[in-house]
Amino acid sequence: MMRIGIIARFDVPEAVELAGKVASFLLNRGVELSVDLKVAEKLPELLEYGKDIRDMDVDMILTIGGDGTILRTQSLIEGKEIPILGINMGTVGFLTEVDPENVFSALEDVLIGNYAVERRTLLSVYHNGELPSALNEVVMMTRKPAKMLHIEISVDDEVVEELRADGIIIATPSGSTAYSMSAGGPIVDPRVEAFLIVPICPFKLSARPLVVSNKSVIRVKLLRKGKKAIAVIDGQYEEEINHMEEVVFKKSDHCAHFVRLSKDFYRKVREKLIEGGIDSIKS
Ligand SMILES: NC(=O)c1ccc[n+]([C@@H]2O[C@H](COP(=O)([O-])OP(=O)(O)OC[C@H]3O[C@@H](n4cnc5c(N)ncnc54)[C@H](O)[C@@H]3O)[C@@H](O)[C@H]2O)c1
Ligand SMILES: Nc1ncnc2c1ncn2[C@@H]1O[C@H](COP(=O)(O)OP(=O)(O)OP(=O)(O)O)[C@@H](O)[C@H]1O
Repeated sequence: MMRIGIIARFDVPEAVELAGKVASFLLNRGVELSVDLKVAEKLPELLEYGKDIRDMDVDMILTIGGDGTILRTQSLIEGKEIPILGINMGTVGFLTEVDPENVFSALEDVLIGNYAVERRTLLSVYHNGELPSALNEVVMMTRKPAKMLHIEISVDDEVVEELRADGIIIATPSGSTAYSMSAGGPIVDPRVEAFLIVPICPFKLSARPLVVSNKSVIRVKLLRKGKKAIAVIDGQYEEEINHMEEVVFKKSDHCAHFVRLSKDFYRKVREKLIEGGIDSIKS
């Protein structure tokens, strides 16, 4: 019997409503169900299936929300390597796979095993011990807006650059279509074994985005003249970085896993970033 978890934007009524419909569909198909406690609390008929996301022991997780819901879910299941099927109830949903109107035909495919699982590289982050891994990126920036960081960037213990900037982004190929892209970084095919180092508004004409091997160890150090900074992981977790402290980045031993039914990467880039853009973003 297939075991499936359901996680949704519990603060969005439409997402909670769809979670209820998906849950009853799956129960009728004999699926062993777990439902995020925060969602189950909104749907009394599902209370008996309520479970903390961290305790879910399932073969697949359905997320009902946007990219942030996926990013938050991935950070909570880190290391378990549970495939995620993203159902888009967000504004962009670049990481999602299914639109709400196609959810039940997609679940029919899932229940007969008609899907693939795509592995995505995660970025491990170390600062006074290991922090949550990143699926998209880690952004280091000043805690105070409109101030500059003074940082030193090293790759495999070789100093690459010293610069002053609003911040620095260390991104995975998955995150190359997110903040990194907005900061001028390249879009990187998720199959490329690379990481991106992208400065945010560098105060240095020659500073450019860098593509490095994902087998490298990247170090970013706050120099003595720097300000207090924060490191933000996938927009979900933040940590304060103090003067002369260093944040170390390298490829994680774990991967994120995504259920893929049909959409390919370049079709998403066209639909959501080129043809789509702000006009197509749902209000
Ligand atoms: N200027 C920017 O482009 C900017 C600024 C801050 C954060 N972000 C991104 O937001 C992410 C957090 O997402 P959220 O939904 O919690 O924050 P959010 O609600 O602020 O949305 C950020 C936007 O980035 C999009 N996004 C997230 N991951 C993406 C990806 N891998 N490819 C393409 N688009 C993606 C989301 O769909 C959303 O529209 C961060 O990981 C960062 O990449 C982007
Ligand atoms: N299940 C959840 N519980 C609490 N907070 C959540 C949950 N899912 C998402 N969030 C928060 O809401 C924010 C936005 O969520 P999400 O990205 O899913 O919606 P969106 O921004 O409308 O969609 P998109 O990211 O596709 O544009 C996320 O950054 C995350 O911090």
